[in-house]
Formats: sequence, C-alpha cells, structure tokens
Amino acid sequence: MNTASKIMARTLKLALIQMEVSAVKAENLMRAMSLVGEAKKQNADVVVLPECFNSPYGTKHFEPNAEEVPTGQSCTSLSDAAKTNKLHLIGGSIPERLVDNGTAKLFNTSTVWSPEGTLMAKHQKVHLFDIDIPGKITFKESETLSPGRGLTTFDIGSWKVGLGICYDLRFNEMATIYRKMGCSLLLYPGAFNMTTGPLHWELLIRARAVDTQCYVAAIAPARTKGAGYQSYGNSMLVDPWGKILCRADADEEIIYADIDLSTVEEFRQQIPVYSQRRTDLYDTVEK
Ligand SMILES: NC(=O)CC(=O)C(=O)O
Repeated sequence: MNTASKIMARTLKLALIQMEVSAVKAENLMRAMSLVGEAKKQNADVVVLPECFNSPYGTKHFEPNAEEVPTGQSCTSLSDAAKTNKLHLIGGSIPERLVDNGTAKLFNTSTVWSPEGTLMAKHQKVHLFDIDIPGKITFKESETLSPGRGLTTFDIGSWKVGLGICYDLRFNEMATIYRKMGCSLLLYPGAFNMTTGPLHWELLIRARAVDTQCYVAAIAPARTKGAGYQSYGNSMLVDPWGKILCRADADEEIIYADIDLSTVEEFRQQIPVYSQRRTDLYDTVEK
C-alpha cells in the first residue's frame, strides 16, 4: 500500500503466520522476522504472528521470557520487521513485565506495529486461561499472569480492528462490544490445545464472525513434537458469513486471504441483525 491508499484501504491482504516456536528466544525472533519477510514477498499488507511467538506457551516459561514493552528485545525486532517490510504487524503475544505501583506484574501482551515501526496499540489478555478438565488439561495462567484491564482497537485504512488473545475468543460480550465500537475485523492470536481445540476452535471463530458480522482471524503456533503444551494449530480466517477463507493444519505455514469491506457492508445490509436487536429486552454494555 502507498501512503494515499493506506489512508483509504478497503481491501487488505492478510498473512497469518502459524510458526514453530522453540525454547530458544533468539531462534524464535529470527524465525518470525524471516517469515514476515516471506509474507511481504507475497504482498501482504497486514501480518499476524501467534500467541507466545517468542517462547513456548506455559506458565513456567512466562517469567524467564518476560520483557518490557516496548523496550524489550522482541518489541525491537517487531518494530524493525514492520519498518523494513513496510507493513502492519501484529506481534502475536509475548510475556510482558510491567512495574505497577512498585510491584512487577506479568501480562500476556500483543503489540501492534505501523509500517513506520511505531507502536500503534497493545492488548493485554483480558480473560486468563484458568481451566481444569480432570485427566485432560489443567492450566492456570492466573498463577503467574495478571489480567488486562481494557479492550483494544486500532485502525488500518478504513478498517477498525478489535484485538483479543486466545481465551478472550470465548467471550462473546467482548466481540459484541468490538462490533459496537465499529470494528469490521477481529484478530485473536491464540493457542488452543488438543483437548479443547478440535471441538471449540473453529466453532468459536465462526460463531464470533457470524455474531458480529466481522472477519475473524485466529493465529496459533504450529504443533511441536515433545512440547509441554500441544498447540492445536489450525490458524484460520473466516468471513462475516462464517465461511473459512484459509486454514492451516498443524505444521508451520503462512496462510493468506484478501478481505474486503464491501463484503462486511453487504452482509450487514442483507441480514440486518444489528438494527433488529431488541435492546428493550436485553442488552450488553452500550457504547
Ligand atoms: N490457551 C487459551 O488461552 C485458551 C484455550 O486453550 C481454550 O480456551 O481452550
């Protein structure tokens, strides 16, 4: 996109990077930067990395890999990659260390970078992944992480984008509020697992798309043999009709799709559920 079309862009080419993540941060950063370069060669306008792209996903990995935003090593690499390739880059997520009232806290944080390499937005995972399915998976992000306190939107061309991280995808109220704020695209870097992923991942992504009449993308790490947490993978982008436009399997892959604001507008006109809501009978938070 040149500067004029950047301001007005109604169509965008998205690249979702389902990358392999190892225990070596420097290796992950180099791999991510090289994959962003590859997406640029395919003319992507917006590139999205997965949740925890700089270190394995797991409570014991958060503290040793945590960095300050935006001064840490991972943010520096993301800023450079966005600037070098002149594209919008959503940096999946990283463990963020933030000193709050003299106390150091950790967050699961996604950063958004402009084609000039500046930080446009940051989202701290709002809903922490605390679940207990006996014999299958017990995970308690709240043992090490603090929950984010706000919702996050940003603009690319004519698009307002709403950002969430993984477990945030399960909360339809959050997506509904993004719709009320004017979003047409929702992005969820996320790492579902082999218990919840097969049944819920696609279902939730398509449900959020149809509920909000937005494009919805979810971007996972690739599944890595021997990793403590097995990512379901299956990154995908779904249109407002609920149709899957592109989908990865379990391995490392970049998937691409073009999105068009006219599709959002037409669908919203054809099935005008938003204006048909009976807010006299029920409502979520009004914006
Ligand atoms: N990892 C998550 O945050 C969420 C997840 O795996 C699930 O909801 O299932």
